[in-house]
Order: sequence, then C-alpha cells, then structure tokens
Amino acid sequence: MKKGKMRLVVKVGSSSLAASSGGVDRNKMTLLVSAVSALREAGHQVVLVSSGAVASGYQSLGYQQRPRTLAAKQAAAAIGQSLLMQTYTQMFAAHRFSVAQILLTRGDFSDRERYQHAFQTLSLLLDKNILPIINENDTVSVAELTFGDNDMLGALVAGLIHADLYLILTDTDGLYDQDPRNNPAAKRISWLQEITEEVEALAGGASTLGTGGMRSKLIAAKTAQGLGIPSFIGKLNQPDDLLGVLNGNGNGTYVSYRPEAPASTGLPTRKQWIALHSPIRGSITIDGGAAEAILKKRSSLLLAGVRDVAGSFGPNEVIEVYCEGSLIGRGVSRYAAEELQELLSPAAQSRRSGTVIHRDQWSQTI
Ligand SMILES: Nc1ncnc2c1ncn2[C@@H]1O[C@H](COP(=O)(O)OP(=O)(O)O)[C@@H](O)[C@H]1O
Ligand SMILES: N[C@@H](CCC(=O)OP(=O)(O)O)C(=O)O
Repeated sequence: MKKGKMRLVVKVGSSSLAASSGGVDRNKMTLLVSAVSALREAGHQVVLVSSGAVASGYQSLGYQQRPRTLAAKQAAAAIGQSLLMQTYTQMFAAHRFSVAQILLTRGDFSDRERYQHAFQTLSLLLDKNILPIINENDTVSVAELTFGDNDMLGALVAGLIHADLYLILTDTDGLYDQDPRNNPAAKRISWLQEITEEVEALAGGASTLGTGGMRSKLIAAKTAQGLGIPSFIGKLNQPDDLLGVLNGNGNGTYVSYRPEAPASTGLPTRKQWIALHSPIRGSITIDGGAAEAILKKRSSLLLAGVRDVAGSFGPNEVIEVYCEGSLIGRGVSRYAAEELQELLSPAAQSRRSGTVIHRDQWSQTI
C-alpha cells in the first residue's frame, strides 16, 4: 500500500441500511456506497462489514417488525442478505468497483485453518482492488456460536487484516453521556482514551432495527484497542464524511485515534488467535512472581511458577492462565496436563525447570 494510505474496516448497522418498517432503504445505501467509494477513490483499502440482512428481509416473510424467533430471523436473513448484495453490487458498479460477499461464523475464527483461509481470501481480494462485504452467516449460526453482534465481528476482522482504523457507523453520531433517544439533553463524548466500566455504563440498548446498542459498540471498540486498532463510532450524513473521519474531523466518538501518529502493526495474528479465538482445553494457576515476569518483563512462563493444573489438555494446546483467581491470559502449553501434574508432584522437585509457555505463544487478556 502507498504511504499515507490506510487499511480500514467500516462496519455499518441495520439502522443505517434498512427502512424503519423493514426492507432495503435505497437512499441510506446510496449514501453509504458513495462514502465508501470516496475512501476507495482516495486510495484507501476498505473492508465493509454490513449488517441489515434480517432487517431487509423480514418484510418479505410477512412480518410487521423484526422477528424474535431464531428460525424466523435466519429465514429473514437468507432473504435480506441477497437483497443487500444485489443492491451493493449494482450501486458499487456505478462507481466502477466490484464487490465480494464473505459470510463468517464464530467457528471460522476458532478453527486455525479456516481462520488462515479467511485471511488469505481477504488479502487477495484487497490486493485485486475488490471490496469484500462481510456479514455473519446468520442462516447457520446458532445462538451460542455467534459473534454476539456485528460490532464484534467487525473488530475481529479489523484485527485479522491489521486495519489502521475501525469505523462503526450507526444512526447516532457517537457515544452520549445518556441514550440520546430518551434524553434530549444528552452530551456527546468525542474522545476516549480508554473504555472503562464507567464509560460502558453510559451506553444503553439498541434501536428497533439493531441488536447490540451503543454498549456493544464500546465493547467491540475495546476489543479492537486490545488488538492495537483505534476506532471511530459515528453517523454518516454526507458522502465525504468518512474522509473527514480519517483526518480527525469526524462527527462522533474516537477511541484512541491520532491521525498524525504512524499506524501500528497491531497484535500479531498468531497472538490474536490465542487471545480471542482458540479452543480452550484447560488451565493453570501461577504465582505472583511468575505473573509479574510474563506480564511486565515479557518473559516466558517457567515451570517453577506453576502452582496448579486443571482440565485435560495435550501438548501444544491453548490453556488459560490464572493468578490469584483472575484470568491473566492464554498461551500454548508445551506440556500435556498429565505431564505438568507429574512435574508438580513433590517427587519431581529436582526436575522443576523449563518453559511451559513460550512468550511468543502467550497473549495476555484483551
Ligand atoms: N449513551 C448512548 N449514546 C449513544 N447512543 C446510545 C446510547 N445508549 C443507547 N444508544 C442507542 O444505541 C443505538 C445504536 O445501536 P444499534 O441500534 O445496535 O445500532 P446499529 O443497528 O447501527 O448497530 C442508537 O439508536 C442509540 O439510541
Ligand atoms: N447479521 C445480522 C446483524 C446483527 C447485528 O449485529 O445488527 P446491528 O446491531 O444492526 O449491527 C444481520 O445482518 O441482520
């Protein structure tokens, strides 16, 4: 990519795509497509994470409002997703851009191989100047295995492709100190260095079309920050608004974004997978000295600091690491649970040396 050109993930919520009575809203989509095209025309790489499948599809199933049952939502998404893609394909073609559809499930992230394939596909599409449009594969996702909402899916995609900025577009121009839908006196917070529990407590629920509300956007922005990526939460009004966002003039809330600062490369993909996606097979508890060594001095975890082992895991599987009852991170264990148990026994005191988790295979809690 050329100097000064950014890699961006733009997530757009149902409320910014669908009509309030359901179905695709062509005016809203025209604005979004023009704004994304302006970014592309300025030389930036963009991945679009688009919600709106359920909201665009439920009307065709005969529902008056967003359905509640899983089966109805999945059927609505099957209809709405193709309507959305049809509209995107047509509208982006007017700007001479081709699009590609990628539907993901949580399982695609937790399976290391599928995760790598998703990365390769996205990279190739971006190299070829195609605009990837991602949504959750709603028709096959079951409640326990979803991303929660697309705000989180967008954050994980931003991590995967090492984006420079994650833009979350919604129907509200950022985070307010109270839900602005119910409180006309609410004041906007334009900049956040950190998303603390107090900040999270300011956010309320979703609009009638959306799912997670402002809270899920904050949680997603916090995850993105943990992956080394700043965020912006705001509303689109004009086609050149997104270019303004990159310059720091966006109408919304920024999370740790500094336009003048060089883009960080973010957390390495391997560490992201360990921290957020890997299946967990067991856990160990370590003492305070070991916790300090791995968290502050960035050392590897040595056998001498391990106090307890739980679960049944093999060598090279990911385990959780606790200290004084708190989860401090996850890492790939060089030993199986049984071997560790044996090494912790009093009879093995003399053999208690060696590395349990190498620092390159360790990720602290995000
Ligand atoms: N403190 C707050 N600041 C801003 N918006 C808030 C706040 N609390 C709740 N909201 C609500 O969050 C909604 C946006 O979330 P959601 O409906 O999930 O949007 P989307 O469909 O774009 O993902 C807004 O309509 C707004 O009313
Ligand atoms: N995958 C779902 C989106 C769920 C979701 O997170 O919606 P939103 O809160 O509008 O971003 C759909 O396309 O309808």
